[in-house]
Amino acid sequence: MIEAASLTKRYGKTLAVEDLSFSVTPGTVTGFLGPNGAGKSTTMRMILGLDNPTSGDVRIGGKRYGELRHPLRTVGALLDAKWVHPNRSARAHLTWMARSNQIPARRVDEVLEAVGLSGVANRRAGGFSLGMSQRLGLAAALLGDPEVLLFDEPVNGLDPEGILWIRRFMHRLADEGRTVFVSSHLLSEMALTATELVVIGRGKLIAQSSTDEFVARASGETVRVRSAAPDVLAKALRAEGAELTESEDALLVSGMDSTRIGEVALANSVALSELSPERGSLEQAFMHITGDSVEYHAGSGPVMAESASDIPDPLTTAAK
Ligand SMILES: Nc1ncnc2c1ncn2[C@@H]1O[C@H](COP(=O)(O)OP(=O)(O)OP(=O)(O)O)[C@@H](O)[C@H]1O
Repeated sequence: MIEAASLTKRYGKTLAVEDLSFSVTPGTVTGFLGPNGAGKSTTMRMILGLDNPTSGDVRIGGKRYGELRHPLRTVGALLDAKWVHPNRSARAHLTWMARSNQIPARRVDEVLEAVGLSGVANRRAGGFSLGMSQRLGLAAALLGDPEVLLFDEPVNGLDPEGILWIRRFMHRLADEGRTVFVSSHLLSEMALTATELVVIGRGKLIAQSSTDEFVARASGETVRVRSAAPDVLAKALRAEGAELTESEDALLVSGMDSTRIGEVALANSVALSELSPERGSLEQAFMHITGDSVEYHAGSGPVMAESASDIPDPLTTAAK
């Protein structure tokens, strides 16, 4: 559990984070969403005690970071995957971290296995690709088997396979009951990764809600309907107050949910061949809610379909 209360950070004239309150609960992936410069990294640094708030505070399991007896066993973080000493092997890096944090050495092999790096454990980390470096960073975050995990822009620069792997990894960690807090400016990616969202713009809270609610509130829901008698159905739906747009072979209905549309169709003896709610994108939601209060430009990252099922999931061997 992470709880921020009126968290504020000022750098000279810049108010990077302003009166920010939110909570992040265990067992879900919570996305920390906002455009570049919104204050995400600053907030993450304050959670981890790397920066002091100007006012307000943030607690992990009820304690400030500085009060934690075994910080790495409580919270693991991936802020910058490239901070590893380039000449150290992945195993040497993790062994050094484990030793300096009183973590048993056997844990090193467990986390290497969990992130799928066992086969390259003795290679120089300096020669790792970005995807491998990210996995090593995740292994380091998991070393203390922490309940709380923080990831700052973990998919930046990754290829589609790497993005999918990270997404699955996070879901798995949340399914294990951990608190997973992940920042991103890639809204389409967050829509697939996070079930809860904390959305900020210019250092201030814009929304805290489920991803579904956030999108529904901002964009409303459209339902795609196909039938053999579209004219009859369209007339009946309009009579019941729905708004309709026609698209090729289907009707796009807004202002009425799919249950009600089904009832109207039945009452008019129209058989339906499709009745599918279409959710607005997170990009639309964000733009709609923030208006021009933030300078936001949608990220160019691809939205991955869950199609690369042939990618191995090393988490099946994850400890805990
Ligand atoms: N050490 C610092 N000194 C001065 N200003 C800073 C410092 N760190 C961050 N800022 C400013 O605070 C604001 C928030 O920055 P922050 O890096 O937290 O945003 P962000 O949401 O993480 O963005 P990005 O995704 O680009 O990293 C920005 O205006 C930034 O320039």
